[in-house]
Amino acid sequence: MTDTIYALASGAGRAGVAVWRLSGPGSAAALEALSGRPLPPPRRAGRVRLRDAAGEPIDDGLALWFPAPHSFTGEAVVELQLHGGRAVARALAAALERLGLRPAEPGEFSRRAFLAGKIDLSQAEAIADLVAAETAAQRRQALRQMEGGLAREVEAWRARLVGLAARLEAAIDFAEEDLPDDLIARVEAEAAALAADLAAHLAAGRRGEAVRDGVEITLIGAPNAGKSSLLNRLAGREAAIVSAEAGTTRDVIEVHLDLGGWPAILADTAGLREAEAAIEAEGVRRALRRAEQADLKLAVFDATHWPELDAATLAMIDDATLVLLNKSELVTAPLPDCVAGCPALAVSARRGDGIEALLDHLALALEQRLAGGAAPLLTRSRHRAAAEAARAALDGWSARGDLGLAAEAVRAAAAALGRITGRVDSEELLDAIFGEFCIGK
Ligand SMILES: Nc1nc2c(ncn2[C@@H]2O[C@H](COP(=O)(O)OP(=O)(O)OP(=O)(O)O)[C@@H](O)[C@H]2O)c(=O)[nH]1
Ligand SMILES: [K+]
Ligand SMILES: [Mg+2]
Repeated sequence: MTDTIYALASGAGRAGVAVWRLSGPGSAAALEALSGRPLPPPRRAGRVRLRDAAGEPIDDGLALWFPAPHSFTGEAVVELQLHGGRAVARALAAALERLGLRPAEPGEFSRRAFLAGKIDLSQAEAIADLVAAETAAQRRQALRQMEGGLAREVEAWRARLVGLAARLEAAIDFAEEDLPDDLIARVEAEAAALAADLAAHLAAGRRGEAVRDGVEITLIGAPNAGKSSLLNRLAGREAAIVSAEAGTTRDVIEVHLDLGGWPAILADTAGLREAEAAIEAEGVRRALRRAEQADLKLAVFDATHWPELDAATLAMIDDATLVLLNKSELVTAPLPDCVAGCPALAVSARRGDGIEALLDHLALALEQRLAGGAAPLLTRSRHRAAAEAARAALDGWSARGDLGLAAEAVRAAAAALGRITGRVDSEELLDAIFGEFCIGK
C-alpha cells in the first residue's frame, strides 16, 4: 500500500500562515485523529483545533479535505493552514509521524500527481519552473506549460506520427502493384512537414531555454575599471567587494536581474591583466572562459583614461558587446557613443549617471533576443534532446526504400517525443526530474 506523506508546502521559518499538505490513504484519518472531530465537508475549509495523542494542543487553524481522486495528487489530500512558527511545525511533524505518516521527498506530491495521470511530465516541470520564476517572462512561460501548452503540441505531433506509421504498415501488406500511387508521396510529404515543424519549434526553443535559465551577461575589463561597482549598482546591493586595489575580484560573482520583465544572470569577473599571483591568474582564466560563453558582454573601461583604452579588453570586443565608459563623472571632455564598432555608454557606477540608459539598453537587447515569433514551447534541454531525436529519426528516411524501415523510423520519432510528456519513461528519468523540486511540491 502507498504510504501517506506530509510536508510543509509553504516556506519554512516564521510566517503568519503556513500551509501543510498530507497525501495518501491515511491523510483523512490523521486529520480526524488530530482534530478529534469528523472531517469537514469535501473541499470546504473547516476550523480545527489540533492536539497530539497526549491531548497537548498543537495549533488552531483551518483544514481542507480533498477525497480521492479529486485532488492534486489523485490521492486523499488534507491541507492545513496553521500558524507559521517553528514550534508549531515541530509539534505537528511529531504528531503526524506518530500517526504513521512520513515526510515527503522533494517533488513527491508532483510525482504522485504524475503517476496518477493528473499531470504529464512537462506540466510537472512547469510547476517547478513557476515556483522558481523570478521575472514576468519566466512566469508567463511556466504558466503556459503548466496549462498543457507543450503537452498538447507533443500529443498532436505523436498522433500525426502514429497515423503515418499506420499507413506505412498497411502499405506493407499491399502487393507492390496494388499500392495506391500517391500513398508513399503523401506519407513523405507529411513527414517532411512534421520535421519542418519540429525544426521551427527547436529554433524557438532556444529562446524558451534562455527565458527559463536567464540570459548570461558578463562584465569584463581591466582591474579597477569599476566592474564590481557596476554589478553592485545594477543589483541594488553590495554583492561584490569593491576596493581601490587592482585585482580585487577573483571568483566569478553572479546576480540575477529582472530587466524589463526579462531574466538575466549578470556576472562580475576578475580584471584582465598579466597577473603574477597564482590565485589572480586563475581568476583571469575564469573571467576569459566566462566571457567566451556569455550571451552579451559589457566591456568596462575607465573613462578617465580616454582616448586610451585597455588593449586586453578591446581584444575581447565582438558584436555582442556593449562598451561602458565608467567614472564618467570625472571627465569633462565629450565621450564617444561608439567604440570599436560597438555602441558605447558613458556611466558612473559611483553617482548612477547613465545607469537608467544602460538598463533600458539591456532590456531592449533581451527583448530582441527573447521575444518575437511564436511563444516557445520547448523550454529545457531535455525537451530539445527529445525533439532533436525525433527530427533525426525523420531526417533522410525514405518510404521508397524499405517500408518496414520507414515505419520503424516513424515509430522511433513518436517514442522520442513521448519522452517529453513521460509516455515513455524510466525510474531514472523521473528521479532526475522530480529530484530538483522543493519539498512540499
Ligand atoms: N570616481 C569613480 N570611481 C569609481 C567608479 N566606479 C568605481 N570606482 C572606484 O574604482 C575603484 C575600483 O572599483 P571596483 O569596482 O573594485 O573595480 P573592478 O573593475 O571590479 O576591479 P577589480 O575587481 O580589481 O578588477 C574603487 O575605488 C571604486 O570606488 C565611478 O563611477 N566613479
Ligand atoms: K578593484
Ligand atoms: Mg572587481
